[in-house]
Amino acid sequence: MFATHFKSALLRPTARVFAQRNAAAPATQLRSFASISNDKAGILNRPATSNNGEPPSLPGMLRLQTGETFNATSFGAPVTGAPMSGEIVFTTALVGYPESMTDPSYRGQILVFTQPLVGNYGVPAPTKDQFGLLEHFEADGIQVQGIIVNDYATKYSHWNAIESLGQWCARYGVPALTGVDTRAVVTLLRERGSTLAEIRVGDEMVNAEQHPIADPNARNLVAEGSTKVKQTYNKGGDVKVALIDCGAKQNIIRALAKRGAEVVVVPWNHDLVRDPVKYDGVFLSNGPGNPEVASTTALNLRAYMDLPATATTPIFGICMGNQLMGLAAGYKSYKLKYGNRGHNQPALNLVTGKCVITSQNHGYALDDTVDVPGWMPFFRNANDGSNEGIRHVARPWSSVQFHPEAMGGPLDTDYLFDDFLTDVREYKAKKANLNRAAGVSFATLEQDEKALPIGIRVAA
Ligand SMILES: NC(=O)CC[C@H](N)C(=O)O
Repeated sequence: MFATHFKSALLRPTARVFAQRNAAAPATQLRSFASISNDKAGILNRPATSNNGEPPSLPGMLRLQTGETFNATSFGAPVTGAPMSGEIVFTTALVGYPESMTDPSYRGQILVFTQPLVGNYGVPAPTKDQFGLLEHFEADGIQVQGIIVNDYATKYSHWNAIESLGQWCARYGVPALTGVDTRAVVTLLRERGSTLAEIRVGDEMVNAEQHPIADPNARNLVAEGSTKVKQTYNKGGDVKVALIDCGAKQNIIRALAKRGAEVVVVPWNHDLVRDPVKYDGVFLSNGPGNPEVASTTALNLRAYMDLPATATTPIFGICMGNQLMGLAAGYKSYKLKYGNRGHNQPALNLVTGKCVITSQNHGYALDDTVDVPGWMPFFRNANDGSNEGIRHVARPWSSVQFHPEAMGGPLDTDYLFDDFLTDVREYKAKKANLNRAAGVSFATLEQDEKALPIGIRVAA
């Protein structure tokens, strides 16, 4: 089962109500009924199926830093003034381009889709849910530098599509190339490993001189993608979770908020130790680039974990969150040859021996071949053997390299959010009970919690 907007089209209750109420209404009225306050571009009333108003089809070229070039046709933003460069990566996901392209973890990257036909279901409207989170996108605006496809679908059709993939790319100034032999590109990347590349659009640019390509991973992409100020979602939730935003996907915030938690999103370099707010749990988000560049987050986390008063607060992390948890614990990170990106990556739970199918998007990993006292590997990738998570042996601290929130991808590991929040609620109740008993100090609480079994439970 995939958490794409295909699925939400079938299952979302609002979609069903919407369809019932408007059974006899023409298509354009349906979209205006769904009208959204933030329809600034007036895109809702465009026809649902169209190839009119597409950006111009211009000659384009993909150039890898290793020298190979691929002639193509541009169907996105006509960026004829300068090449658009980035680290070129590929995803094997079959669906979910609106979600992937807005995932902040893809910042600085040119994304190649191995699925040949892309664009056939268009792009949905930026509707928001009851928490004010985007329903079909993972952040405001497109986050990838550019996209490469083999066969762009010039006609699209979907009940909630409001524009084509090409039009959407053009609105955000993002170049897109079609007609590329993506199998050849992926073969090169798999043999040589990750490389830099650029997209060139227009005759002049295609023939322009070549320059070295700057590596986006040298920048602090986490700082670029993170919120600058605290933001609260689901205010008044029964437990308060600090979400350290390294470039968080909207669906991670929603996964916590819809389970009842108040989510306080804080910047990547937020000092939790000095924060006067006392949180019942801490969550480390996904994020772009090299985790070592965000070492401030890992150092802040280490200080928080070392503090007696907070040493038993449940902590959980996803993807970049796993890498930062690992750095805080004492593991080292390294760059994978070409990363794991797709919706069918098998991860073996090392506690239960069960294999789960996971959504992934990462280029770095933790080296768990060197033991770190007090910690153990949690999951392992059944394809390449790379680390897929770590956990503390006694405290409720763990993290996973894959994406339990999916969007898109399989929902096998959604239960990890339930487990985290069960820990958070137990911790909060225990803290309250102990604090009510006269003379019980935080030190006693810590002693007591050390005896607890490991916080994270496994699926039945
Ligand atoms: N999705 C993520 O959080 C990615 C983490 C990190 N940027 C990597 O590529 O490994």
